[in-house]
Amino acid sequence: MPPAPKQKQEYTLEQVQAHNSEDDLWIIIDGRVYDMSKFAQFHPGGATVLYDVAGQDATEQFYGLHRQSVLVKYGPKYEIGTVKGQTPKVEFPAPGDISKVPYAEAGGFQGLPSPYYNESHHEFRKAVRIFCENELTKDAVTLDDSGEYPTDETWEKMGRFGLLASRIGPGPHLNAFCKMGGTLPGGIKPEEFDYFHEMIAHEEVSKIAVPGYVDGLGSGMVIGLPPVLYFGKPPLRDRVVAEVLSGKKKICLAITEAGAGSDVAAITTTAKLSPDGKHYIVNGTKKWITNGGFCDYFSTAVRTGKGHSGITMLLIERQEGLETDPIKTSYSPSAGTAYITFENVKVPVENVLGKEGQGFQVIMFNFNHERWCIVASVTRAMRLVVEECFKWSHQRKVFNKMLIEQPVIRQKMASMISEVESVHAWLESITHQMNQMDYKEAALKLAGPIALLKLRCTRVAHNISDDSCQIFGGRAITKTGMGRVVEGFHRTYKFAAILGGSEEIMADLGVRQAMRAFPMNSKL
Ligand code: HEM
Repeated sequence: MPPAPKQKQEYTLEQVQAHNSEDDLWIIIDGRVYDMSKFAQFHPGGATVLYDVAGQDATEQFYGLHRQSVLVKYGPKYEIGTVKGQTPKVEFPAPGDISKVPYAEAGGFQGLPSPYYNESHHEFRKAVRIFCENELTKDAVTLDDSGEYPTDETWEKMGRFGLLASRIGPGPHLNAFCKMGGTLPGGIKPEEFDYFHEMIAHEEVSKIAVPGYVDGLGSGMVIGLPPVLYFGKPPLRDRVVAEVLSGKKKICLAITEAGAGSDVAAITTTAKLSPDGKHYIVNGTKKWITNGGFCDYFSTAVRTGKGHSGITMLLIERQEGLETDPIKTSYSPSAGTAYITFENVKVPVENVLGKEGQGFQVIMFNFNHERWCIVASVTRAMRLVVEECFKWSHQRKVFNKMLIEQPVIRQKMASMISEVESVHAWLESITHQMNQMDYKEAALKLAGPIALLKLRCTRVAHNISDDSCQIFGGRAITKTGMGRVVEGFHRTYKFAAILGGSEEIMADLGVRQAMRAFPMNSKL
């Protein structure tokens, strides 16, 4: 939130200049006067730097060293008025505002014509952005630092607002959700909702830019609920989908094991039918399960036989015999990344998702959506990094010039902008194609393009991380302050290059899918 406009006193420059001692210390930042006399001793940057600018205009020094959020937090407490004849120039965006920094938003949202977005997408983005800024962003850094999970209250808020439902995409479940009293952000009707709305929901959550905590806000649900939605038996499906979309229960996807990642067929967790044929008894382990630490439900891949056709998907409820232990990753523990052990866990046969032995198809079917979601989130994160670099290179003075005045920095900016724009344009194009197909057709026809898009996206993320770190220097490796966003991106972008299918698997899958469609009668 920008500081509330102050109806405080006006001071002449001479009056401010008179307060220039250690115990009577005023400064000017962007036409506003701050009394720093009491704060100086507690200033995290030390008192002496403030003594050096006592009674003076310190706008340039301030913006060279602090994020605007510092003024939002402390400004109202120390601001005592404005300077006569000066009007504050620096803008404090209001919640939901679209950035004016070039390339900080998709062109379609910065006034350029776009074939993809209509009024409802603009309304939807604004509503989701305001919700994220007001309800999710303010505690994100603190909770991420302390490693806490998002609270039950936060989940229920996301449920009531329709954010959880929006992140599962278009489909009949939205009607069911709204019939039960749920609403979608921006007053969007279920029948209007398309994959661009869903894409926007992922983008806005990603823009919170606190990677571990943001993952804790439902990345597990985004990939764990679709198998239930598309393959669960109606009574189970309807109950679980309603509980999850309202934020009352949490779900995640449990496939990976210590010895089985991209090679899904190598999983060893077993499910054996009980003698009365009513239950499966599950034994084994799962590793790197996003949100696993706090979930109630686990969409789990188990082995019911040999080979590919011996894999089955089961919905398992948290119960005795199912333990989750935190795994220390480069993310914050807020993501709830877990190691899971199953010891004689009893699962009703009704909880099979799809049919016994068809787990591999369920997993593959689900992967396209997961990969597309990853691309939407990472591309938004990259766009934010571009915005951070653009702002920083205008704020930071080096060799008596703005950083952006150095040709080498402009080269890096050009490279970053063009790479992000190209990935985003392909993402929009694929999203448009998804809107024209049903889930099954999209799974078939877009598996290859989505795999190649994910590969391109995470390769670009590698370059963005590298360039932005060089632009931010020491701040890029500092968790707090100016480089906070760049540091978070740099520390965590590799997750996307590994999760949901590694870059190497994506490359191979993309080309092999294209080979299937290759006309063998086509010759040079
Ligand atoms: C309203 C006035 C100010 C407030 C509320 C304030 C507050 C803060 C806070 C909270 C931090 C640590 C936050 C962070 O990590 O970004 C900080 C750091 C710092 N501040 Fe200030 N500050 C003010 C003005 C100034 C001015 C005018 C100067 C210099 C003339 C200054 C110099 C510094 C320095 C050098 C650091 C350390 C930066 C770093 O570690 O990179 N501050 N300040």
